[in-house]
Amino acid sequence: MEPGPPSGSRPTEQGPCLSGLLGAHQAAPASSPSAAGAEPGRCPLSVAAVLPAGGCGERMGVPTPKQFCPILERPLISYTLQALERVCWIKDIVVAVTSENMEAMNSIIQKYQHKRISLVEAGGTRHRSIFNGLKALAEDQPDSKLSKPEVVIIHDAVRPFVEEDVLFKVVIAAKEHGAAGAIRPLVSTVISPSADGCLDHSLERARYRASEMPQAFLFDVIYEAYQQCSDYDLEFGTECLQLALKYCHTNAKLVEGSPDLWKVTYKRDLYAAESIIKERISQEICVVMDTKEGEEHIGLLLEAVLKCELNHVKITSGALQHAGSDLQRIISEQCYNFVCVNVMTSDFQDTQKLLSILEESNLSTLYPVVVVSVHFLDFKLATLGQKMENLMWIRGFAKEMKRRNILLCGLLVCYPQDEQKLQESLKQAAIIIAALIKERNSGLVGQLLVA
Ligand SMILES: Nc1ccn([C@@H]2O[C@H](COP(=O)(O)OP(=O)(O)OP(=O)(O)O)[C@@H](O)[C@H]2O)c(=O)n1
Ligand SMILES: O=C(CO)[C@H](O)[C@H](O)COP(=O)(O)O
Repeated sequence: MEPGPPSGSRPTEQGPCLSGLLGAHQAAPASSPSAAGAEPGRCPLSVAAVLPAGGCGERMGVPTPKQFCPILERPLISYTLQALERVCWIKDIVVAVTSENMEAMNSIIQKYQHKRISLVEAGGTRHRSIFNGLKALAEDQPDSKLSKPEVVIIHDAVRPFVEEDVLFKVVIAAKEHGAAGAIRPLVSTVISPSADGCLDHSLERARYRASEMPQAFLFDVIYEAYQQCSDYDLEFGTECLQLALKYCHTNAKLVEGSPDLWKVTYKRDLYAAESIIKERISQEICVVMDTKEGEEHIGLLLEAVLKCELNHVKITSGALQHAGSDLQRIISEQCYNFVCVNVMTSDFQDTQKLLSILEESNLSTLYPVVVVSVHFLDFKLATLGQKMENLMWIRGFAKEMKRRNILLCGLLVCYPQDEQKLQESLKQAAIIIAALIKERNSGLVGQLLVA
């Protein structure tokens, strides 16, 4: 009997006893960055990336290839490009797309201001697309503006949540071992069916890993492997690490990746990706208020209730009066949610001022920005006409803002004299604000909600 945990055991995050259970060449924790004498942000190698993006996404079951499917109205591939281009030590990103999608890809690059991207034509299979990307980086290419990197990262265009940390780890491991790839514990057990559709045998789950992306290679190793490999490999192969092993005798180092590295494959993966993105951009709210009212400012009370209701969210406040420093810093730190407090007033001056600052900042280029314009009113004193006036104004203005990817909603908060009732309406306001930010539902744009 083979060693290892019982076959029904759950794989753990870290992948237990990998080095003990697998062949010595197969797996061990990747070299720590410090051992390699480098750390993220200061990668001592010349590194480029190849992104295969020429598939048709058959398993997704929609006419649009999945890399172009919108998530919060932005194509999936743009998120992956953003994840790679924010890593400053990746000097070139070569994307393989089919000729019919070349124009669409160029528009995406332009619209979302992606940098360091070169396009090549995709092949009929993933391996052929990757090979085309590598050829563009090889030094024997005439008229190429690209130069051969020491290490090349290969990453699927449909894995948008890749972090600098894992990219760095595979690059450093590839420098040392010639090849490296991210792995994850298996979710299901792998079984082998017999020809008559019955179970032939099952593999011991804890001894195997799912091979994910990113992977990295010494450029010369992977280019050599692709040049040598057979048509059968190019047509049916699914594993670049295997090509490096088969044709260059390079045993890849395996690096534990994060759960978010999975490949968007089915429709449900698009929903999962959208939820992850929404969650990530909802982690900070900025409450914008003027500074006129001093310590009793109702905006500060709302901020306190929001902090209490949303205890995992970072809540900051910015003063509109000094729209220079505070607010600019919050925007530059990429806060995508703003609550603008208009005290006892039915006009939108402060909100308008905030919106023009946001428009100028281009913050909404990559993600929709939520702005909730809050108006405190004593409902006994305010007339219906006054409220309707607000409603009409915000609808028209929100439509305009929507074109700039800014989702504007209005929120009327009852401001009674009674302290307890005030707390109740503040709490209700916080619940509505949280829902607007979490859901980012463009169908609610321009609505005036009441707390
Ligand atoms: N001829 C191909 C096929 C696939 N890919 C890319 O390889 C990555 C991973 O492949 P996969 O998930 O299989 O994508 P599709 O082939 O598009 O999906 P499906 O297998 O469901 O058709 C994707 O970014 C895909 O666009 C590619 O560049 N060229
Ligand atoms: O799984 C992989 C790693 O080895 C690759 O990411 C690849 O996506 C698999 O190929 P495909 O799903 O296109 O057949």
